[in-house]
Amino acid sequence: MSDSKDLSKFVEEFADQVRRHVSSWTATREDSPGEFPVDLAPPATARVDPASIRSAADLAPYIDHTLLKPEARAEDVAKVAREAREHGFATVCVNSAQVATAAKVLAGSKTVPIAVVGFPLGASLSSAKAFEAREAIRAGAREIDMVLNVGALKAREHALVFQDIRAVVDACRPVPVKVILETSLLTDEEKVFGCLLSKSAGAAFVKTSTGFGSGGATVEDVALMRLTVGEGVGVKASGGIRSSEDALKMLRAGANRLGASASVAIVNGQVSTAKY
Ligand SMILES: O=C[C@H](O)COP(=O)(O)O
Repeated sequence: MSDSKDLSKFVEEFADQVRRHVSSWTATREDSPGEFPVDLAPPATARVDPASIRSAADLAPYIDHTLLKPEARAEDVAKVAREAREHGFATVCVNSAQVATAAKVLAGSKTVPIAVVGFPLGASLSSAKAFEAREAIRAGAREIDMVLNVGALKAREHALVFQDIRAVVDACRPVPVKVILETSLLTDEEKVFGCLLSKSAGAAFVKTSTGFGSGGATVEDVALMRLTVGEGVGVKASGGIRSSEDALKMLRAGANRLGASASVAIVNGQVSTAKY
């Protein structure tokens, strides 16, 4: 589905279908502010002008510096948080149990801690994802990256996918939620549905990958996701971004946030040799 006219038609048709799926649900919900007294500016969602990136270091404000390895120790998280402060990354992205450690190091800095939820499979209960998100926010997370219910998306159980995302969005409000699609497991049609459902459910961003799946971010997927969500929702490219060249390609394709564990190499103009 590379032709953008075909895609626009596809999006139009399926947007209607998605709206029908979700209208009964949204009718019963209120977009009330959440219980967390967080003073947050809404994150930028529109695409980045690649001409504004004049050096590798200019990429830093668009990068979520990420450490999600199961073997990461508190001292590893603290190190990543110190690196993020030093380089001026947008955020530090860690597992929910490690947010407090990151938050401590980041106190008083512009870089904020963020947490993944339902990670990496997306297959846990919506209530568990919502609880995890709420607790992560209590521990200091200022954005939440959730994995959607991939199996339900592939089974075209769109109401279920919507409700799963909405449960987390409601639990987090006003903290922004990014929805990880795990694009390497999806057809183009499923990617478009994932984006439309995320947007309808109030997600601030759609995000390509966990970094733990069978593939990471691709230029084609990022372009498809940006075309689908428009400018009012952000697009985060993540998984396998290892150099400033990779990063720039993603921004050119329409990403406005990048998730990477190789962030320091990226902003230093080096290429990380870490395998995907
Ligand atoms: O959410 C972000 C990804 O986990 C980062 O993946 P990466 O280690 O391939 O950069």
